[in-house]
This record gives sequence, structure tokens and C-alpha cells, in this order.
Amino acid sequence: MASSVGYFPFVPETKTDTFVIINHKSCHPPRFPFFSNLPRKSLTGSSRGSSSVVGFCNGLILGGSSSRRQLQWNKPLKALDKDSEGSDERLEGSDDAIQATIEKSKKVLAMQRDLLQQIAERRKMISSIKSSTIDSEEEDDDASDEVGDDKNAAESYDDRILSNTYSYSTKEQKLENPPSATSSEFSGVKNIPEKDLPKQNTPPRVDSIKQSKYSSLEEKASYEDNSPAEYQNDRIPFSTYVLSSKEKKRETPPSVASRKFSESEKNPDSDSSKESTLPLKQSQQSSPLPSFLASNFKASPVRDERHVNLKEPSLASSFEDEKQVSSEESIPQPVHDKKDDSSDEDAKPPPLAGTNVMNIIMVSAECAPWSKTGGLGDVAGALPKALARRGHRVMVVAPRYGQYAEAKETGVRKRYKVAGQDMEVTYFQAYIDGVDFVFIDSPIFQHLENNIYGGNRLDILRRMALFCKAAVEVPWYVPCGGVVYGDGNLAFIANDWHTALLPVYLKAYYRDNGLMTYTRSILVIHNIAHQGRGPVEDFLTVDLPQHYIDYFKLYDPVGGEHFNIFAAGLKTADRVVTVSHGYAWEIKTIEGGWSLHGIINENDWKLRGIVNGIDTKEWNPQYDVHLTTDGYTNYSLETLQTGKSQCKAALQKELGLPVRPDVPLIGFIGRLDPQKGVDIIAEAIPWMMDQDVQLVMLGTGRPDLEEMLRQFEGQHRDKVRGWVGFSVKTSHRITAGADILLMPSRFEPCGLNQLYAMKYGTIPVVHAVGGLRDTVEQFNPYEESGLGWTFDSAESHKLIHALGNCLFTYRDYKQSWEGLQRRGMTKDLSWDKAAETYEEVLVAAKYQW
Ligand SMILES: Nc1ncnc2c1ncn2[C@@H]1O[C@H](COP(=O)(O)OP(=O)(O)O[C@H]2O[C@H](CO)[C@@H](O)[C@H](O)[C@H]2O)[C@@H](O)[C@H]1O
Repeated sequence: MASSVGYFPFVPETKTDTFVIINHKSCHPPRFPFFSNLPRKSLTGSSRGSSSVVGFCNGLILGGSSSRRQLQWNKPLKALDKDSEGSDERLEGSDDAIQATIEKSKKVLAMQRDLLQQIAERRKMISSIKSSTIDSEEEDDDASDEVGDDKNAAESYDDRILSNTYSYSTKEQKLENPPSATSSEFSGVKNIPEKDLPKQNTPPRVDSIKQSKYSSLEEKASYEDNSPAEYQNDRIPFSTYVLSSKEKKRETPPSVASRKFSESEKNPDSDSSKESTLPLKQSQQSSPLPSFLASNFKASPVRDERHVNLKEPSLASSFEDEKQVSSEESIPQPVHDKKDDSSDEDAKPPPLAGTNVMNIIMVSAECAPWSKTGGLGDVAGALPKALARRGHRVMVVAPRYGQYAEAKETGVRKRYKVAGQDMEVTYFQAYIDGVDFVFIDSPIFQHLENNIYGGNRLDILRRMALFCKAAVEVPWYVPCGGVVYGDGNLAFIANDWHTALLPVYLKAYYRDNGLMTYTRSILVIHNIAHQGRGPVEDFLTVDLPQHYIDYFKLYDPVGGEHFNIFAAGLKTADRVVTVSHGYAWEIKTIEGGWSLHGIINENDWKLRGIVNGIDTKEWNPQYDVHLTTDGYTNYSLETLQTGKSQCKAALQKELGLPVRPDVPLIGFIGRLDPQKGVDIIAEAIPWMMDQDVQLVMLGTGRPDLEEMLRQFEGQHRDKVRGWVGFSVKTSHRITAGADILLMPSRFEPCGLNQLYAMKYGTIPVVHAVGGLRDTVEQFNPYEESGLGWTFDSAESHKLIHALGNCLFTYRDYKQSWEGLQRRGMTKDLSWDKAAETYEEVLVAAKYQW
């Protein structure tokens, strides 16, 4: 039993007579008659022999079995002994009377205990509300522990689903059936049949901001009561239930119970209180629940197991609670019975996000592990999970390029018009690690698994237009766990130019027309060099009102006047994030902004740099699934030396290089693009080949650079391997087996490979630019600090200088080398910190007008 002082939940572990209640003012024995009548044995026995002593003093409940607490309470217990001494004689010879007294005492004690329990509960609640700030800090610390507690994530998802069921039932959502504004030409928005208009228009939807004004649930309820019933479903959205995490904690899952309990308290004769004692099915038929709840318990068209599991227990428990109330009306009852106590003890902590909990939809053209050409895929696969761990309800929307075994068809179909062509989409869905993954299926996405950005400019543009049109309506149409997200308390996170049309569509089709008024969009810049450029006529492909052309038009000396999707996204998004602080600065410069620096500077107020994290489940030498065969092995900090050496030998063997533990093995992994500085490595090759090193390069991209890799290998077969292709397994193996990772990128918004390298005890040598400068601290041999080597300009002689120092340390300063490895491996590189900062941005967007 945990030792605690203060709001200790009063849960008796031992018999009643082992509990001693002490006058709360003086810490002296209480004046209750039953104490003076009790045999001394039963009093002293509890204090000396029992392991559990609980007292109540100066408003504090004390409980537990620690010797420290027993010492604390010796004094009052002795006083009790003394007080009861004179009663011994009186009690002897009157067994029946004693028995009766004991029974009576027990009853009163039980009552007292229950009262204390109520007090303790309330104290607990008040004090937890007061200390919510402190709590969240502590929770944040917890969150910085190793990520990947799937169970918790799943549990917190359960909470969120439960909360969300208060906002929408599938049936009601269907009624709401918002118009598919994008399914027609823009002008079609104006012609939406009235029946199809979302009810949020009249009267205005209660948005999260309005809800946040409620100081209590009661206030919220009174607001709802004054509104037409048909709108009330919308009026109790998810966000209401996360007004206060503490309130939420109290409300879910027992919220149904407590809500009904309070109704019956107000009006014990009310119909609802009577109905509540009916068996489950009957009561469902007669709908004792508010309509929005009742319909949730009916079979919904899409209802998976987790949905079923979520609902029924809470409904059942609500009825049990009700029965308790009606059958024990005459006796003052505690709010919770013993069963509740235990469930209270097991109660999940409030979400880390606290009152900031939101519905978040990440929209990305690629998402690992299903689709990935680079870092964007990794981010889309990992950041949402970290946001979900904080308690948000999170979805990722990506195109369905191939057959994804995990994702099941939802049965939802929609039609959208893109550049005059009618296109049908269907939605597939999977729920993994606390995140809903929704894949949009259409013939134009199919068979592109290995060529996501393939085809000509207009092909890609049409795909992205369809994707964004469909994605923006996913929260209305695609039920996840049986319940759609809805558009209240919702933020989209769009990524790079491919989905930069989403903020534009959100504004043009919906917000400009009074729809999705409270939905926000954040645009993340992973790489500003790719912008979705084309001739101004491309504007016709994106189906927007004519005046929107100004958002897209951009002039620069290279392209002249042109159509620029990133430009429009940056202007229309509510907030803009980029993936490091360094890059946030760079994109405001002429050199780093790639013609968008003007727009970025104008919108500087909404820009924030947030350094990427890594998926420490996917990228962890201890659990890496790619290190379990072919002579590789998993390793950790403890087994670093042996484990990493074994991986190095396995890599050398796999690549057909001489298996030599002493030779430094240098790796490069990346898109073969001028951005990554492959040509800088090329210039340094002659010097490198004069050293006793091995070099392995993995990449795919520009054909001339691919050819260069092949040439390196052809010219230096004993030292170099150039692996042209995209292989996730090989990238993991190089990260584990190499000693050094080269990243001479000309620019690097964040960079993930250097983070993966550090996690695997592989030392990065990087050009100090963008996110590389933010994440790789230069090694300082005097202080034995730092994580790798950096060079300050993207030139081969600078690379040679840094790499030379690195090789020198590798060969001659083994201890310093190991220090570098250990610092990298123990650095917190997880997404948790970044997710917290994303949350700040999302909340800022939510309250922004
Ligand atoms: N041939 C290959 N085979 C297997 N795997 C390969 C591979 N080539 C690359 N990869 C993998 O792709 C990812 C590349 O991520 P990066 O962040 O380094 O670059 P990228 O430029 O694509 O991302 C952009 O977005 C990310 C995310 O924000 C930013 O970090 C980055 O700076 C920005 O340029 C890594 O997971 C890497 O292992």
C-alpha cells in the first residue's frame, strides 16, 4: 500500500477496527462515544499489530503502513488507550451489550469512513485542479522517458473516444452531413441544398473557444439547455470534455453515471432515475440517456472492437451506480462505493496535453512505413504518435498508393471534381499506436508505391488537388472507432507543397462560406526548395474562385511570374512551422528562402521552428528488427562495444568489403540531390581513398549522381560501395554498422540521419547548416563534450578537415570516441519534446482569429 499524506483515498485494507479517527483539530482522540466503549484491545491492536493505520488530522487524511507514519501517530494512539482505560470494567460481564455496541460502532465507523472518503475525494479533486500546472510539468518529465508505451497511448485514446462520443453519434453526424463543397466547382458551394448544410450555421456552432469560456460543466449544461435540442449534439463536442483534464478524469468513464446521479439527486422521482434501474436493453429501448448518448449505444454502421469495449462497460457501470442510489436512499451515501474506489485508484492520469487536448489531422503525401521517399514519411509516421501520447485524438491522412494490409475499407465513398474530371475516392482506415491512419484510395494514386511523385507536373498536381479536397472532408465522413472527428476543436497539419492546397481549400471552400469556422490549419515546411511551381495557367487545375489567383502568383527572376502552391499555402495557413530553428532563420534570407523569403518574412509572426524528433521504437539499436539476421545483432549502451563491432563486421561482410574491425567505416544515406552535398563527397574522394577507410553510400535520385556512386565503387572496389536504390533495411544496417556518418548537405531543414546515427553510436560529421547545426554539437576534446564534427561551409576542404579530425580521434583517442558515442546514444532525441511544442502552435492557432 502506498504511503501518502494528504488526499489519500481512504481505502480500508484491513478490518474496520483497525482504523482510528482522531479529532481533526487537536490530533487528540475523538469524543465519539463508540470509542470510549470499545475494548482497549481493539484499539491498541490496530496501532501496534496492524499494518494499516489511517487517521484524520488537521484536515489531512493519513494512510498507509509505513513505519514513519506509525511513529507519527503513536502519540494520539496512546492517548486513545488512556482514554479507554476506565471503560474496561464497565464492559466486562455484559457481552451482549458489548457486542451491540461494537456492531453499532462499526456502523457509525463505516459511515464516518464514507464521509471521510467523500471529503478525501473532494480534496483530491480540488487539490489536483489547483496543482494542474505542477502536474503537467511532472507529466512532461514522465513523457521524456522512453517513448512507445503503446498501452498507455491506447488507453488514452480510449478516453478520447469516449469523450468524443458525447459530441457526435454516427447517426447524427449523418444528419449533419456537411456539403461536399469540393465535389463541385467552387460556384457549387453556393448552390448547396439547404438540407445538406451543416447545422452549425444556424445557430452558430459552439466552438471550442466558446466552450472554453464555461467555467464549469454546469455552465455548459445551462448553455446547452437553452439551445434547440437538435443542435445540442454539436454543442457537446469533444473539446467540452477536455475543458479541464481533471473534469475529464472525473467524467470518463463514469461520466454517464455521475451525470445521471446528479439528475436523480436533483429530482429523485424523475423518469430518468426510474428508467435507469431497468435492465440494459430495456433502458436502451426507452432511451433514458440523452439522445446523443443513446444513439451512440445503438449499433453504428462502423463499429470496431475498441468502440464496443469502450462503451459497454461505462454504460453498465452507470446503471449499477444508479441502483445503488435508489436502494439506499435513506442512508447518506458516499458518491462512490468501494468498487468505484478501486476504479478511482486505477483511474488514468489526465492527458499530458491537459486542457489543450484537440483533434489533430496530419495530412501528408507520404507516411512511413507505408510510403516513404525521405524524411517527410518518417515525420508523418512518428509525430502523430507522439501527439497521441499527449492525449490528443490524432489521425494521419495519406494517399493509398498500394495494398496496405493493416488498413480496412470503411465503406465510405465520395466524389470530387478535379480540373473538370469527376473522381471517386474511398477511404481505408487502421488504428495503430493510438493513431487513426486513413488512406485515401483512388485510381490515380494506385501503383505508385515506388514512384510517389512520378508522372508529369499536371499529373502530380491533379493527384495533390484530389488528395487535399478529400482530406479536408475526412473529419466529416470517415468514422474512426465508429465516430467521426467532426470539425470542432480540430486542426490540420499539412506538410510541404504537396498538401499546401489544404489550407487554401479550407479557407476558400469552407471558412469563407461560414463552414468549418473553428478548424485551423498549420503548414509545415520540410523543404522549401520544392514548391509546386508551374505556369500561371495551372491555377485552372486547382478549382478555386478567380480572386484566389493572387495567393498563388509569384514573381522571381528565375521563374518570372508563375503559379506557386507553397506561396498560397503559406499565406492561408493559420500557422507555419519549419523543422528546426536554424532553418526557420534561413528561409527568411534570400539564399535560404528560394524566392519565398518575402512571403515568409511577411508572415514571420506565424512561423515557428521545431526540431524534429525520431521514432525511438523504429530507430533503436536495441529493438531494430533489421539487426536480427545476417550476423547483425541488437545492442544497447551496455553492449555497445561488442554489439556495434558485430554489426560492423556483418555490414562489411554483406557489402563484400574486407572484414576489418580497425578500419573506420564511413556511411552516407540520402536522396541523391545537390541538397545533400554528394558532389562535395565526390571532390573529397581522392583524399579519402588515401586514408585507410571504407566508404558505403546508399541513395537514389538524380541519375547523374546515381551514376557517380557506381563509378566510385568501380574505381575503388576494395574501399567503396555505392548502393543505388531505396532500402530501409540497408539504411538501418549502415546506421548500425558504420562508425561515422557523413552529411555535407548544402542546406538541411532538419535532417534525420544524423539523429538516427547518434542513437546508434555512429558519429556524425556534418555541414553546420539548418537542423544539422541545431542538433550536432561540435566535439570539444578539452571538455569532452559534443556529439560529432561540424564544418562551417559546404566545401570539400572543410569536409576533409572535419573528417580528418574525426578519423584522428577514432584511431588515437578511443576513450573520447566512446564518450561521443555514449553522449549521442543517451541524448533525448524522441518526438515527445517536439510534440509538446507542436501542441503550443496548435493551441495558438485554435485561439487565433
Ligand atoms: N536510399 C535510401 N534508402 C533508404 N532510406 C533512405 C534512402 N535515402 C534516404 N533514406 C531515408 O530517408 C530519410 C531521409 O530523411 P532526411 O531528413 O535526412 O531527408 P529529406 O531531405 O528526405 O527530408 C526533408 O524533411 C525532413 C523531415 O522534416 C527533414 O529532416 C530534412 O531536412 C528535409 O530535407 C531517412 O529516414 C533516411 O534513412
